[in-house]
Amino acid sequence: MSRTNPAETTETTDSTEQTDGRTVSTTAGETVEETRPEWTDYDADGETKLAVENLNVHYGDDHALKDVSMEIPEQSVTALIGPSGCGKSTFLRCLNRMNDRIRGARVDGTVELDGEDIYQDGVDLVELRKRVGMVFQNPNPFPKSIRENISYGPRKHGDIETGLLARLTGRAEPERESNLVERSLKRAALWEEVNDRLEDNALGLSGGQQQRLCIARCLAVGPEVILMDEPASALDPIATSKIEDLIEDLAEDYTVVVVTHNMQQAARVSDQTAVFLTGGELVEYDDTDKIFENPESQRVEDYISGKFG
Ligand SMILES: Nc1ncnc2c1ncn2[C@@H]1O[C@H](COP(=O)(O)OP(=O)(O)OP(=O)(O)O)[C@@H](O)[C@H]1O
Repeated sequence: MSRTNPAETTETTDSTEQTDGRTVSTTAGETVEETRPEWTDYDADGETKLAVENLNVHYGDDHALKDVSMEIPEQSVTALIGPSGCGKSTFLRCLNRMNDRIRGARVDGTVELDGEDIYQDGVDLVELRKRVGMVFQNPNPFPKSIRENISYGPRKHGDIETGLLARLTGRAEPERESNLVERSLKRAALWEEVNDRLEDNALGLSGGQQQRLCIARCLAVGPEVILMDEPASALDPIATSKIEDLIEDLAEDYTVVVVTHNMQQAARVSDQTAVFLTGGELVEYDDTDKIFENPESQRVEDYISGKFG
């Protein structure tokens, strides 16, 4: 996998900028060298699942993400770390166009999923979000039974028929539904804990169980990529450890991208780590071991050693 990052030229209106990799002088309207830090030119092992090129996000006048380019390899865990407000969640939401839902948000640049730009006209957002699922910080199961939490998505997408109409018309597929529920809960390491109470309300589960249920719900629609925004930050250490084990396990089959504030967690679970710093800039992207043991950027070293952030 490779991304060519020559000294492309862009128009800019900023004054002098200092980045980690390159110092560039820019004058309003002048054509100048691209300011992308060289330490983001990371060539991961494996096939590229998501390729992000020159991604910029504005919320009104606020420039939340600045010219971010990176490639995310398939079947691996990519961690996004950085101080509060640096744009991690914004970046994550760009990967399945969740920012489209935010009024005033403007996204420029390209995001390719298996080589297809997800921002081009005519992309089916429902289909995209099936392929690129999302798990949020606070577990948010539906106030329904454990079983229904899993079957709701596939039923809505027409992948299985289980509703009242299907039952009345004899089209119901109870066996397929049961298999899907069991398979999804097993894959999310929850089956053993809930298989004798599938009709119970999901809100009666512990926080950690609810989060694994949300992961099972995401898996039930057959995603290829799973985006996780601080999936364990609301959980106790034991529940957190189960989620971390699950993340590592899921990477055998899925491409996982996880935002975390917890640097130890990023170091434990991820294969590669992207460090964003204040101002919405991707400062360094590399193998997780390299980022934590020997980062190239002084700013990343300072952040990781707790000097700021
Ligand atoms: N819906 C929104 N409307 C307006 N501005 C937003 C919105 N979401 C994020 N922002 C702004 O964009 C910038 C980046 O926010 P974002 O939530 O992506 O950062 P973050 O690194 O994920 O932060 P945290 O770690 O605190 O969750 C911030 O200045 C934030 O205020």
